[in-house]
Amino acid sequence: MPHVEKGMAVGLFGGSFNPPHEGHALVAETALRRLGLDQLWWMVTPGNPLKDHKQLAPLAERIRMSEAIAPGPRVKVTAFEKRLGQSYTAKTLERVQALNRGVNFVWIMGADNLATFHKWQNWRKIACTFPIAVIDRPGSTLAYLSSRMAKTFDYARVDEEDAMTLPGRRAPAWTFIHGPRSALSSTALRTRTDLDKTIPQK
Ligand SMILES: Nc1ncnc2c1ncn2[C@@H]1O[C@H](COP(=O)(O)OP(=O)(O)OP(=O)(O)O)[C@@H](O)[C@H]1O
Ligand SMILES: O=C(O)c1ccc[n+]([C@@H]2O[C@H](COP(=O)([O-])O)[C@@H](O)[C@H]2O)c1
Repeated sequence: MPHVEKGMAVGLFGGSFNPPHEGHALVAETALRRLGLDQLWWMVTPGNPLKDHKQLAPLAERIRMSEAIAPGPRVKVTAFEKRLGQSYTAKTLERVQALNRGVNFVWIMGADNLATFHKWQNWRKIACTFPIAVIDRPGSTLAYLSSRMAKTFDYARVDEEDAMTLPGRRAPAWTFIHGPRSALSSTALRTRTDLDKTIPQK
């Protein structure tokens, strides 16, 4: 795990990053700025437990590409979940909390993940471990109205104007952050690469 000091505000941005893209960089920049973070851990997962891994590029390649795209020195690309030997977020957050007492962590995810969050292992526990910042994403802007997570933890929703206070809050606490958006997705990039391979080269 990257080095942190007590009292720091640190964002945890987990992802497949298969491949990473400018939409991810925009999420990282938005979170750093709007939450007033000292650091953001760009956590490359060994494999999302809910996703098919057939198309998943090797971890080393996803790390290398993430390092090339991660915006600025406050962003730390890491794959420590691999060393923990698992990829369930609830367990990862438990370890992060146990090893870094006094650090103010925030879990960061795109709005598409808010819609399916209730399918994650121990999702209620995740929401009660660290505050959560949900970053808007085209196609998922209204997820905060209908998702099970948003309904269950409606009482813990923090006004977006107070996003800066999120790292210092006790979980459960979450906010939905609007801002500049990117329509990029790894799926679209993979599809484009596959298409390129089928077009005969001159
Ligand atoms: N364009 C985007 N805008 C906002 N959040 C995003 C965007 N792209 C990815 N994210 C968020 O970044 C995190 C990592 O996403 P991931 O690596 O799965 O990329 P993806 O583009 O969603 O991939 P895929 O298309 O393969 O599902 C997730 O929390 C996801 O919600
Ligand atoms: O713990 C789970 O059950 C779980 C289910 C789905 C996704 N996650 C995590 O959520 C993060 C975002 O995943 P992804 O594939 O949308 O980039 C990544 O860190 C995954 O390991 C975790």
